[in-house]
Amino acid sequence: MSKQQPEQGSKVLVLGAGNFGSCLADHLGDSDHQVFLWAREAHVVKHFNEHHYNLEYLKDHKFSDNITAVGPGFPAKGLINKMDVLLFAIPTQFLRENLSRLRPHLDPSNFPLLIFVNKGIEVGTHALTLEIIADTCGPEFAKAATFISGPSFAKEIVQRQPTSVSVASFTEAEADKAANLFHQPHFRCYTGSDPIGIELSGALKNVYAIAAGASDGLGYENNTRAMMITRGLAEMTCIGTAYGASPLTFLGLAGVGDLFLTCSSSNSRNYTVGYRLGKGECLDTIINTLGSVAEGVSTTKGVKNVIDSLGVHAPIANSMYEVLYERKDIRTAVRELMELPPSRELELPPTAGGPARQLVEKLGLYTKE
Ligand SMILES: NC(=O)C1=CN([C@@H]2O[C@H](COP(=O)(O)OP(=O)(O)OC[C@H]3O[C@@H](n4cnc5c(N)ncnc54)[C@H](O)[C@@H]3O)[C@@H](O)[C@H]2O)C=CC1
Ligand SMILES: O=C(CO)COP(=O)(O)O
Repeated sequence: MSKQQPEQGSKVLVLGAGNFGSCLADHLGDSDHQVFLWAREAHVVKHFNEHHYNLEYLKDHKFSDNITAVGPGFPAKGLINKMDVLLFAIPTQFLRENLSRLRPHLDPSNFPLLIFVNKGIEVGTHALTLEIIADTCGPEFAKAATFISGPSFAKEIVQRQPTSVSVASFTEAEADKAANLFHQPHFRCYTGSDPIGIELSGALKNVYAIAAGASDGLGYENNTRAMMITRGLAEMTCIGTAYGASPLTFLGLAGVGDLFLTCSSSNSRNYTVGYRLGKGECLDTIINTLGSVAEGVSTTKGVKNVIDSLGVHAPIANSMYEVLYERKDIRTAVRELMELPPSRELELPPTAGGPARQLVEKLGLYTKE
C-alpha cells in the first residue's frame, strides 16, 4: 500500500522531462505541490533551475516556481524516499530499465503513490505496463499502480485549457488519491477500476491515429477519417473485450475520447507519422525528424501480436502493421481494406423491456437467432 495523504502539499517526483512529464509537473507545481522533475541532460537541469524554461520540450512555456529539476543521473534513494508520489512519464520502451533501477529504493510496505501515463505495449515481450511493473517491482506494486489516460495534449494542458482524463487502478483508494492530486477546475479526473482497459485504450488509439493521419495524408477527407475513427473504435473494443477489459472503458475518455483527439489533430505525433507516410515519406526519416516519441509505431508490433494470439478480426490494425513493418504500399492497404466483404457492426441485443424491444415484438419483427 502506498503512503497516506498524498493530496495536499505533496512531494512529487516526475520521471521524464519530455512534453508530458514537464506539463504534468507544471500542473502539479501550480497546485502548490513540491515537484521534482528528472531530466537526463545536465544542460536541461541547469537551465530549468535558473530560468524555469525547458530547453528541449514546451520551450515557450515558463514553468511553475514549485518545480526543481534533478539529474542528469537517476534520482538518488534519499530523494525517492522522501516522495509521496512517483509519476512516470517515460515512453513504454524505456520503462523496464528505469523501474529496475528504482526497485532497490522502494519499500514494499510503505511506498509512494505510483502513477503511469505512458501509452504503449513493450516490443519483444508484448507486455502491458502493468506486467512490466509486476516483473520489475513485484505484483504488490502493480496492484497499487494507477494509470492516467485520456485526451490530453501537453501543450493545451500548460495553457490550462479545460481537459478531462480517466484515472484507473485495481486499488480504488490509489485511483482516488491520484484523482485528488490532479483534479483542478480546468482538469477533471474520472476514476475507474479497469486499468487494463485504460492501458489498452491508450496504446491502441495510437495505432489508429497513425491510420487516420495516413488517410488524411493520402488526400482523403472527412468521410474516410470518420470511418477510420469509428471502425478503429470497433476494433479497439473487440480487442479489449477479447483481452478481458470492459467494453464500456472504450467509450470513455481514454477510449473514444483520446481516439477522436489524436485521429483528428496534427498536434498528435502519431497522426503526424501517418500523415507523412501518406504523403510518401519513409518511416525512418519520419521517426528521425519527429523530435519526440510516437508510441504507436513500436506499439503496432505488440498490437499485432495481441490480435493474432487472441484471434481477433482487426483489419485496420493489421494493415498498419503491414505498412510499417512489411513495407506494404499504403494505397494498396487502403484498397484491400475497402475490398473486404460486408460485415456486421458491433451489436448488443436490444434492452429487454425497453420501447424498442416492445415495438419490434408488437410488429412481429424480432427474430431469435
Ligand atoms: N505529449 C502528450 O501530449 C502525451 C504523452 N503521453 C504519453 O507519455 C509518454 C511520454 O511522452 P512524451 O513526454 O510526450 O514524450 P517526449 O518524446 O516528449 O519525451 C520523452 C522523454 O523520455 C525521456 N527518455 C527517453 N529515453 C529514456 C530512457 N531510456 N530512460 C528514461 N527516460 C528516457 C526523454 O529524455 C524525454 O524526457 C508516452 O508514452 C506518451 O504516449 C500521454 C498523454 C499525452
Ligand atoms: O496521447 C496523446 C494525447 O492524449 C498524445 O498523442 P501523440 O502521442 O500522438 O502526440
